[in-house]
Amino acid sequence: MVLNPVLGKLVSKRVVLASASPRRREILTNVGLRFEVVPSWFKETLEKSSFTAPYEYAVETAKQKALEVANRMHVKHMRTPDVVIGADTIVSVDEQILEKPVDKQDAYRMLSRLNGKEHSVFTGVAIIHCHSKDNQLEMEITDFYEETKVKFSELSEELLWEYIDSGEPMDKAGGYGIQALGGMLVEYVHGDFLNVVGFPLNHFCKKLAELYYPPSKHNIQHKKYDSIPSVDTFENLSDGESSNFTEHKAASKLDHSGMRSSGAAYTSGNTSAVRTGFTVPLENQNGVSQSASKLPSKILELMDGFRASKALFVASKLKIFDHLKDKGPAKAVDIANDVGTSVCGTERLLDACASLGLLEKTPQGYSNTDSANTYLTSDGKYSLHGYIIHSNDHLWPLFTNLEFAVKEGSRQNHRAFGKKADDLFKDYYHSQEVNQRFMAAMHSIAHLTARDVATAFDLSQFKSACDLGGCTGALAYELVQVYPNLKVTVFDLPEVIANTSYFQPSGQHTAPVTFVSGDFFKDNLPEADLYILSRVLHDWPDEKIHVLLSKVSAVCRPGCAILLAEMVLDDEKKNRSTALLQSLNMLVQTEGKERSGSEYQALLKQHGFKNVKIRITGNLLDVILCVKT
Ligand SMILES: Cc1cn([C@H]2C[C@H](O)[C@@H](COP(=O)(O)OP(=O)(O)OP(=O)(O)O)O2)c(=O)[nH]c1=O
Repeated sequence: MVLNPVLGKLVSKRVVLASASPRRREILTNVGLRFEVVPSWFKETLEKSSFTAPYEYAVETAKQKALEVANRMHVKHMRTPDVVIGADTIVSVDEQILEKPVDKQDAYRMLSRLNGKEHSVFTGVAIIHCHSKDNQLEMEITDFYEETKVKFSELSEELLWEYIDSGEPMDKAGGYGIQALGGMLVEYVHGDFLNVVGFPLNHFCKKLAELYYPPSKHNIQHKKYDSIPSVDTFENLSDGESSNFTEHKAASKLDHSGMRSSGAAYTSGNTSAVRTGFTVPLENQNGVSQSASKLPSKILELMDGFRASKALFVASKLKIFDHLKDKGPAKAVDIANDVGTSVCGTERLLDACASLGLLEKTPQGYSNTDSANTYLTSDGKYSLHGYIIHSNDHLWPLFTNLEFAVKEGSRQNHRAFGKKADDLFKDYYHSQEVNQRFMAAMHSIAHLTARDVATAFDLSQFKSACDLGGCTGALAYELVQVYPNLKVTVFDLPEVIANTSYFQPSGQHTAPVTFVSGDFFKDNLPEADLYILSRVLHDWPDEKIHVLLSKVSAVCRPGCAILLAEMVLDDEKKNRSTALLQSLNMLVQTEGKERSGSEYQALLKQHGFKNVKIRITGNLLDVILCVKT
């Protein structure tokens, strides 16, 4: 029996579940769906750093799993399936993607990261409708994702290991199974529980409803051009409505921009609204009905991007996240009074921040989300406050001149700040305030990336390191923690070294880090086994890099090494939008750029650094190591 008329649409079709997951099979069997299971052979090895958001990775993997099965079944002359369903579940914490653990240590690493915190579980789903025409396989792909927030209690080491020893974590994303023993670890779940178990059944049914029951003309005729026909429930749909998939399939192809836009799904907090993937009839000025394809959601999101950035910047500047850390939950009127802003403006800003997932809004008032507490308050270890203020005060004015930068091919400091600095960093050092702001920004990013940079390679063979342009010493302190036998010299301009004391960590690890002032283009470099250049080469054009690398090469003895930390672009420069946007960022303010792995290899090779190893860390900085032979 099929209770749901939407699933009833699949009864006469050959449906294939492209998944080996027993949980997915169970969820779909329980609602009466009849299907075959053909596990996908697609290896889950897509480059995570090439996706701007974790859910994009899950959706793409789900799609590739389903495509592999659809193609294989077609090629093998088995009867081509009508519908192939693929899914991929991932756990995301602190912008990192966790999949299934490879061993117990890996499970421990994952569970420790989730311990006491909220994380997101994303399941990406792809529904492929297949048609065989002249022995050619034609496919219509619909994809979407669902997000569920899960919070773990504070768990003891003993409990974690007991859970790992149960064997349950091994075949599950994030190393836990909420449906069994893992349920004991969980404090709360916001969103679809089945989504965590591996399949967002509710969203799947809504998506089928969109595909098989698109909005009737009557429903949409009165809507304005920019309205979004939505399917919020599927329960009241009946088989009596005349529609079927093939009549409407055209709309799930390309939108006007050429971006494939089928099945875009928006999930915010616990409520999800689904945008239809179908052609919406509209009336033009002459009252003649015409067709417009589905809203170009990606483009609309990009058009809004600057508003969202600015809302974050202003909330950070007003220190709203600091305020809520101490006093939340709080009402808009109280926050406005304390911060000294208008009530109506503050309320809108707070609502926008809540809708962006930066704040939580409850009847008690506004409070910080876990990630706002970690990253947006100004005093946390991983605070990005410094970089956000730098983005608002320095990068924003530069980016408003991007058009000139592109036309002229050069930086725009003179237009943004009314003066032309001969030297890139002179801009920062003309005032103590700007200098400290810049250092705080660099400190934020260095802190966030330091552990991944320090551990990308085993550096235990080196006894001394020199971090050229090491700024506040954030990476240096991380290195001496990871490698207790290492001594690190931070070498930077006198204006920087003069201000480093503010950023010193308290504790016993300060001794192996020393600060030396100098200009790495002009002065002698301190002696070391390992020379580090983190976010330095991207500031400069090739000619200047050659000056610097030849100096490093001259003092680098055989057996010594150079370590670069940069965003490494893929060789075709097409995949990693964070890095490609960073390259635009370098255009507006420097003479440098982001480079690909082979470009760095070529630069290093010219200075005797061969056998270059590159690690893509998944963090903001990747690492390149080369030992001099
Ligand atoms: C977080 C969580 C995940 N999981 C499971 C769901 C998925 O089966 C698995 C994530 O791995 P997936 O790669 O999504 O799926 P799979 O390898 O099991 O199957 P296939 O690749 O063939 O589709 O983790 C749970 O069962 N419970 C949980 O609480």
